[in-house]
Amino acid sequence: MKTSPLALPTLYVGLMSGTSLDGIDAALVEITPHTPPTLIGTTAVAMPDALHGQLLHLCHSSSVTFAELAAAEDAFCRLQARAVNTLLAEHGVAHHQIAAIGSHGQTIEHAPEGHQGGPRYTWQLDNPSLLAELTGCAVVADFRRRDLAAGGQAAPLAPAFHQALFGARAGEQLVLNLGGFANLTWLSSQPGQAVVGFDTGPANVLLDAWFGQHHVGRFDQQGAWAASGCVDTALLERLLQEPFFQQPPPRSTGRELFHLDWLQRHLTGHEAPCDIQATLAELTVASIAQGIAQLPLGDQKANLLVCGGGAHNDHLMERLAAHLPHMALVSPATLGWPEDWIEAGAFAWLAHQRLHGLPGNLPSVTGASGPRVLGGIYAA
Ligand SMILES: Nc1ncnc2c1ncn2[C@@H]1O[C@H](COP(=O)(O)OP(=O)(O)OP(=O)(O)O)[C@@H](O)[C@H]1O
Ligand SMILES: CC(=O)N[C@H]1[C@@H]2OC[C@@H](O2)[C@@H](O)[C@@H]1O[C@H](C)C(=O)O
Repeated sequence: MKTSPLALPTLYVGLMSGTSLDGIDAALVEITPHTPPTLIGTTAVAMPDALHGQLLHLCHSSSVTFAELAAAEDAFCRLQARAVNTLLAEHGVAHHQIAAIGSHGQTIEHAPEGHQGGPRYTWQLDNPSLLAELTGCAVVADFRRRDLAAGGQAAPLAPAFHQALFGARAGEQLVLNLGGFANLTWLSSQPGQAVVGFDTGPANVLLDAWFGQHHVGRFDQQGAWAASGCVDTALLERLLQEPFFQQPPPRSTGRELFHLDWLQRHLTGHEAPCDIQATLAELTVASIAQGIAQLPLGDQKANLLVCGGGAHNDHLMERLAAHLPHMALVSPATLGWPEDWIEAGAFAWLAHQRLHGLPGNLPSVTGASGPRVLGGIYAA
């Protein structure tokens, strides 16, 4: 392992638990000056059913007690520590070889425009102090709120990492994350052109929720159930009327807007459940295609690097290809970063940025009034 000029170790751990609540992804990443970050190893820890239920309750309930918050945060933090300790043991890396863990935490609520006239906020459940105790590593956490304080959306943050990973490649690059929500990054090949990035809308969050209403299991394997249904075009049109889909960037969203009740409000009661699943898949790809159509692409045949769990959903990928006939859907694994690890990698990179006093946000993406060093450091 190399040593940086600041004599910090060059290894970082990124921890991401996304809006799908499917588990904790931990990525061991080497970051040295002048080369894109390298993925060294990975571990995923599935979200136990009990914690999944606790977190869903926090996300969607209007009456939550401090004791419930503390219990979920404690269980979440211990799961994160398990992910880190497993990752390091599997790769024979000692805790002192880690410069820092970058911990995203668990988004519980995201209201960058405020809620009913109240203050703007974004809320990630996290306990970096306990994580530092349980792992023996320094932790960098609370990445979003400085961007929010500077007037930004606090999301998406990954476009800056996409730039660090893929920005030096020839030609323009388009990156799509198909997580609970979907977000796009456009890296122009024109010098001086700022990075464009924004959330396009819901992806797996509604597919998982509707699937869970009708089946046992957390998600629709390969999108088989959606593929068995027919798109209800009238329902799709009603769903696409949601003002978020017409909003220009900067924009970000979350479970506060797109949830089962939102879906139910648009149903007539006569739709077949599998047709609703097919329509939700179509909503995901139609809103992504709409987002791509807004980009000033120089090359209409650009590759689209698709990451996130939705890349494993064959039906979603087929529908995406059908909406984007001129684009090639490419796995970022071909560039050394398999689709499931880019978001965890982003938080390793953001921890590196924090330790080196470098900005983590892109004002052109989040709308913040300037570049900011993101996150707070919790010493080992
Ligand atoms: N084999 C598969 N078939 C269908 N869907 C899949 C498959 N594997 C993963 N998924 C989907 O991917 C989701 C997890 O994706 P991912 O981990 O990228 O989301 P996330 O990181 O939680 O979300 P976000 O990026 O919004 O924070 C699962 O909830 C599921 O819907
Ligand atoms: C508030 C929040 O947690 N947002 C997530 C979510 O999941 C995808 C999309 O919505 C993106 O905006 C963001 O996550 C990634 C890591 C980001 O900030 O780029």
